[in-house]
Amino acid sequence: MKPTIITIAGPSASGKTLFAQTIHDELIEELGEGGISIIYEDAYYRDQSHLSMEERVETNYDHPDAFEHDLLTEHLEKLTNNEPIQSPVYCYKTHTRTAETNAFAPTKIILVEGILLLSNKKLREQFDIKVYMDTPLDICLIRRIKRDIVERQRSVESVTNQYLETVRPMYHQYIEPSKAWADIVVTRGGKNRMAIEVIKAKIRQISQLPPQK
Ligand SMILES: Nc1ncnc2c1ncn2[C@@H]1O[C@H](COP(=O)(O)OP(=O)(O)O)[C@@H](O)[C@H]1O
Ligand SMILES: O=c1ccn([C@@H]2O[C@H](COP(=O)(O)O)[C@@H](O)[C@H]2O)c(=O)[nH]1
Repeated sequence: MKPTIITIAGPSASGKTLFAQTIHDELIEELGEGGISIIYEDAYYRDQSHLSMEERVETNYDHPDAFEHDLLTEHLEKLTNNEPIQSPVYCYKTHTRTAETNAFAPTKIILVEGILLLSNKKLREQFDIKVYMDTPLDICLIRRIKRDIVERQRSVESVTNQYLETVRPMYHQYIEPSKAWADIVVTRGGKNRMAIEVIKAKIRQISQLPPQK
């Protein structure tokens, strides 16, 4: 059976990871091994090992050119043909790829999450279901400050400077317009229980599992 690819796109800190992880964790037992997995667009940030740290800090990480979308397209094509891939591993602290790769086997359901997935035509054509997380940008900023300080070793100043310089302008230029391609728009963030249940019910139907009572 050909895998079903579900994309979860939307602004940084809108709740994409939490949403995808919750769906994955709540279905993994029912779907079993080979049932469901997650691919992160962030893993496909370009390798910057040839640049100095000062140069890496200057990169616009919210522009489509920051990603190797062609490699992600190629990998999704392979997975669709039930072939395994070696996914890159990205480090937010060093702003580049690590030496390792992750072996990734095709699963029946593949969730792909990231900020610019709906802005790329070739990627869009590979998605069977397109979800957009429409969390207000001020809420995203508050959540990003809290998350990046704890999880990505950032300061309030670095997060807010980056927000003004690239995150907000690129949101208006690329991310918000890409919402028009979505099949389902989710409000409020990664804890929207009804939205989680709707996607889970669709996945159960695709996977031919009995609907939950
Ligand atoms: N509905 C919500 N209520 C409270 N916190 C949330 C909600 N959705 C997401 N978060 C939190 O906001 C932060 C950013 O969410 P995350 O899933 O990492 O966003 P993204 O993957 O879109 O960048 C995380 O700390 C997450 O736990
Ligand atoms: O080296 C990096 C790479 C990315 N970023 C920021 O990450 C977000 C995308 O990740 P989310 O998990 O969706 O928040 C993007 O807005 C980049 O600005 C970074 O700061 N440094």
